[in-house]
Amino acid sequence: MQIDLRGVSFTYGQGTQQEKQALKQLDLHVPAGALAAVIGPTGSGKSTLVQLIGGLLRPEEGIIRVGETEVNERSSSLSPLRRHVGIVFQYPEHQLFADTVEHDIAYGPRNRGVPEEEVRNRVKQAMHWVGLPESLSDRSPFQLSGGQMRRVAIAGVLAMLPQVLILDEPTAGLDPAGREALLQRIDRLRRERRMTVLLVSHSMEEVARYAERIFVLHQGRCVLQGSPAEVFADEGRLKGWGLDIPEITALIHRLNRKLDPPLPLDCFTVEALARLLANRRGEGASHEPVR
Ligand SMILES: Nc1ncnc2c1ncn2[C@@H]1O[C@H](COP(=O)(O)OP(=O)(O)OP(=O)(O)O)[C@@H](O)[C@H]1O
Repeated sequence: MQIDLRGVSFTYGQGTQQEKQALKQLDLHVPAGALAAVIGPTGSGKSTLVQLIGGLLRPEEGIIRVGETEVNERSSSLSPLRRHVGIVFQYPEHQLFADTVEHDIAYGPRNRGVPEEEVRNRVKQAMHWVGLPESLSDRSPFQLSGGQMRRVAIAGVLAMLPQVLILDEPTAGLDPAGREALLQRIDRLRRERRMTVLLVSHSMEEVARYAERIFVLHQGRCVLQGSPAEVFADEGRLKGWGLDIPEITALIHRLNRKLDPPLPLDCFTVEALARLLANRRGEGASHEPVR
């Protein structure tokens, strides 16, 4: 399902002394089945955007479309959006509550009246998707490791079979191997289920590697968007908004001061960069030593 926002604004505490406009006339389009990322400094409006798309906040103006479902400031209910959109909030394991892993994952579908046999199938399926062995079904989620607890929480969202998945800092607090494993699984699942994924992250490495399109928010506006290579080419403006670029992109920018023709920027792993340089040497395009 596609996500489409046209001219969306949102203000907290409207008409009060604490009034704060968090989003201003935001346009954003994510095609069905794509993985897009939202980046931006603290307070730029990322969480507000997540809650608007997930049907937890009502837009003050503009239109939010998820698939064929459309809401605007006059919509009587936001729940149609909630049916399609699953949100994994930061540190989702803090919201675990049930006595067993199985009960926790089953809670959402059961609550929605999904027949019992289907609930059990969905729990199994969701555990498989996040890489949790079935043997953990009857364990208390609170006896698991931090990484496993997070997987239980994510499985609970996936068991609702969302067509759109929003991940708000999904890897915060995980070690590098855990971060990589989680994002790889989500990406694989997205391709299998043709799920649309919106990733909110402070890690430029993550968004560069996984997102097809990046939206940069600053003070409630989308100030830049494009492929990772396009967005991270604009190092100067990103720095001005207090945002970094991936380390590998910074290295390529430095190399490019010495290389002609320059290396392309759509290279986000050390392995890919090593391949690029090796090919370059093979082609004999540049033999300049890099110091
Ligand atoms: N409940 C609220 N009441 C009043 N103002 C709020 C509320 N929530 C957020 N804001 C304000 O709205 C603006 C956008 O906040 P938001 O949380 O969407 O930003 P963010 O990009 O997610 O920030 P962070 O990276 O710190 O999570 C900020 O100025 C923030 O102070």
